Amino acid sequence: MTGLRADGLCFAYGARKVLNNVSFNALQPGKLTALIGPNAAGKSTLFRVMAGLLKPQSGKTYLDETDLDTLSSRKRLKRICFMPQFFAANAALTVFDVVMMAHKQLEGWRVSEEDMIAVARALEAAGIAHLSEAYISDLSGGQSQMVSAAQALIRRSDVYLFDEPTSALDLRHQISVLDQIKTAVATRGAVGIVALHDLNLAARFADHLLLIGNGCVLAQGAPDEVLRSSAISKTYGVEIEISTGPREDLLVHAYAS
Ligand SMILES: Nc1ncnc2c1ncn2[C@@H]1O[C@H](COP(=O)(O)OP(=O)(O)OP(=O)(O)O)[C@@H](O)[C@H]1O
Repeated sequence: MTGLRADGLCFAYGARKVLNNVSFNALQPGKLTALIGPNAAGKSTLFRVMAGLLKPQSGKTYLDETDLDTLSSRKRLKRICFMPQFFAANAALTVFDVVMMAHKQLEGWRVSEEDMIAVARALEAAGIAHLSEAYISDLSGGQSQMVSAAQALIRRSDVYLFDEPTSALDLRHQISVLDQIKTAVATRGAVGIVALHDLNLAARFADHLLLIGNGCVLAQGAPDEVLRSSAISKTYGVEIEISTGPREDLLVHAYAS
């Protein structure tokens, strides 16, 4: 695979222009990109456009050399796995049921012994086996988010798009979910993009950063490069300083400017 790239994506909700000519170079298979940018920058909209849920007014997304708009919605759904920011959770279904539904989504509904084992393993790997029989309506916000991540990761796709998968999680679970995502992307040779507000998590887990502001790509590249660019402070409207932590990791310090 040569990766996922966007070329000139423009999208507006009615008269409200949200994506203004978004282009980025091929994001590599096996690597995790953090999509960063302030509130309302257009991150979720960009995900929905790439997942095929919104049709851009112009521009294209390519996976390898395939224009994603030429795929049937079923094929696109199979190749691109999108975990949205919000999760509807008022059905009378258990955690096991909804992860099974994600697993079988594109394969028909006959459930085999192997499917049962696959779901049990996915819940184990996500650290939520103890919630297997819980109703999704009874979960906390953080637990729902872990279930959502398990639903995405049980699927085998070429591209994984995670919209703020850690926004409701405590520190331990933020690290655990991002570790699972990074490992899945690397071992499956998939393209991974994760929208994050926490720049320290982005610096720690991402191989690549894509900064957007006002619907435009303002910087992209290695975390060190992007985090030290002047575009970061300008885009977020705060002063940002970068230092190196005790484990040689980048630490991001933000101050009101
Ligand atoms: N369905 C919609 N109809 C109209 N406007 C929308 C709709 N969804 C989003 N918008 C607008 O598009 C802009 C970008 O929203 P989007 O959710 O893509 O941003 P974001 O970068 O994901 O934000 P956040 O970090 O706050 O989640 C915002 O101004 C928002 O109000």
